[in-house]
Amino acid sequence: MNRAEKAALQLRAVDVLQMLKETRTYDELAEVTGLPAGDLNRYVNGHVLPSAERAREVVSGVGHEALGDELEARIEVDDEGYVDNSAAVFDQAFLDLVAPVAADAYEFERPDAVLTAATDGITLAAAMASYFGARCVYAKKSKETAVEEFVEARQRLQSGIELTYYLPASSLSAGDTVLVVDDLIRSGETQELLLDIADHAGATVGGVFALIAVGDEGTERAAALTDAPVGALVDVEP
Ligand SMILES: Nc1ncnc2[nH]cnc12
Repeated sequence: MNRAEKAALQLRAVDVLQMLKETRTYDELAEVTGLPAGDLNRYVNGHVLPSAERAREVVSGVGHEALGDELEARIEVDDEGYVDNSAAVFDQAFLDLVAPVAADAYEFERPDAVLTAATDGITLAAAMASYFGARCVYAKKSKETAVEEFVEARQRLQSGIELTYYLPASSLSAGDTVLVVDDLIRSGETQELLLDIADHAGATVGGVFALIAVGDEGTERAAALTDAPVGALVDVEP
């Protein structure tokens, strides 16, 4: 880890601690993290940075579980199992915290591009792309005007409707590593489309990530299509 990476890790840990502190006292934060309340006060207020070792523990240990809890508190599931995740996907600051924690938890390879489908996955993709210093690219259900060449993938959905997604061909190059993300994974149909697009572009898949997995059909389907890690921050019963 070079100095810049160390500083980035320390600042990420401070972000996670500040998020946790919003709903906790310092004593409660000490209990969650196992760190002394006085030290936590100095980290949260930005007077002192945690050591790299402490920062790593916060980001990978506490961060993962706490962000999962925070996400669960932000989503509403209706009687038919449909999820309203607006409070998560509309909050870029929250997603900025998710990115390093997800990257760490699933050991995703650093991608050249983060690929999603318009529209709900875009804010998460932007956060992941920013964290990795990668491009954020998204496929759409319509062809963007003035773009000449597209990579496309078509699929017949369970409903019988055929859906085609288009990605400007210039946005992915052969040999790129791509992280496929979306806000939610349920049937895995969208992920299959995105994996197809990556394949048509000659890109290598470095991982598949969603904020929320509704049941395990989608993650199992994605895992059958790639050797790369597949993960979701929280699981919701279908
Ligand atoms: N919001 C949502 N909740 C549950 N399943 C879905 N499949 C697609 N969108 C969904």
